Amino acid sequence: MSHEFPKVQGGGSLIVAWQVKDKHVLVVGGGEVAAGRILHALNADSRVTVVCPKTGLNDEVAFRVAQNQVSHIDRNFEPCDLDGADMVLCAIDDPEASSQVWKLCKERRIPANIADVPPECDFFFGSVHRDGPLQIMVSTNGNGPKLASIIRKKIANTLPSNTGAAIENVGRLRKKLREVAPDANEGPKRMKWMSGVCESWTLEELVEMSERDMDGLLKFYSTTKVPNLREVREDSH
Ligand SMILES: C[C@@]1(CC(=O)O)c2cc3[nH]c(cc4nc(cc5[nH]c(cc(n2)[C@H]1CCC(=O)O)[C@@](C)(CC(=O)O)[C@@H]5CCC(=O)O)C(CC(=O)O)=C4CCC(=O)O)c(CCC(=O)O)c3CC(=O)O
Ligand SMILES: NC(=O)C1=CN([C@@H]2O[C@H](COP(=O)(O)OP(=O)(O)OC[C@H]3O[C@@H](n4cnc5c(N)ncnc54)[C@H](O)[C@@H]3O)[C@@H](O)[C@H]2O)C=CC1
Repeated sequence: MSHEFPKVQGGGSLIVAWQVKDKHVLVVGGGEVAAGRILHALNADSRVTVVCPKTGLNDEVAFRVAQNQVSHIDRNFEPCDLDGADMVLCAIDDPEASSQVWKLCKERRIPANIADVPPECDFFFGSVHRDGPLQIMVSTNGNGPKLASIIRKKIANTLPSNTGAAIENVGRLRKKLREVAPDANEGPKRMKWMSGVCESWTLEELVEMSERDMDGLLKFYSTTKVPNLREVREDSH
């Protein structure tokens, strides 16, 4: 029997979608690498503070400071900057200061990423494709960051341009389904029907699906039938 189970392949990372909404992310440094970290952190709805002398800010970081998208501390890093931080992203060109940031983070058990120093990272960044609610991250686990970027672009090019919109509609449909069938005991039935819709509808149909189509489609749920878009529209005429 055991040979049917997936084989363990050690040496990977635990790839998860870490929820940092409203958490405090401290970014140390304000150069090009910091600018990338800041965008990732803002895209995840976290509260970002950048500590870096004003003269060191690149155009993008200076723009986000001016727009109040991030808070700014205009000086070099001080240990007190870690107070209240839930995560630290360090991207500075000073290896000694970097190591100090890492040590302090470990004393305080704050998850941290020190750019350029893989052994001083609780997690690595990856190359990310974003389309609405869809995020695809490619990691080469430290072996080839540039290659990660090339592979990410290859993957993104295979996807239809409206994938994000299809996913948004599926999210709406799932929410409506739980309103129509809120019973906790119906979990398996709900999930089976929802999987059926995702399997039988094309991405294009999911993009086209209006609120009215969703309501029409949901009428079939009690019968467990999964109609196609044409049947839904004919039924509601
Ligand atoms: C371990 C890791 C830790 C971390 O930073 O989290 C790390 C470490 C290092 N990167 C270095 C170099 C470069 N990094 C990039 C670019 C990216 N680096 C990213 C992630 C990671 N970089 C993590 C592993 C990710 C993985 O393996 O999959 C990406 C994916 C995400 C992001 O940073 O947001 C982003 C691409 C985003 C995109 O384009 O989509 C480029 C290319 C460029 O700048 O265009 C180069 C030069 C070319 C090259 O080396 O490939 C060096 C210096 C090596 C040296 O001195 O020679 C180290 C240190 C070391 O390797 O020891
Ligand atoms: N993805 C990755 O892992 C990559 C990492 N790197 C590395 O990341 C680091 C940063 O790269 P860049 O952004 O290009 O450098 P940069 O030189 O553009 O920026 C460095 C920033 O750090 C600030 N700084 C320096 N000491 C500081 C301190 N003690 N406290 C606060 N701010 C401080 C400077 O004012 C400046 O804003 C470098 O070590 C670089 O080698 C570079 C490319 C890719």
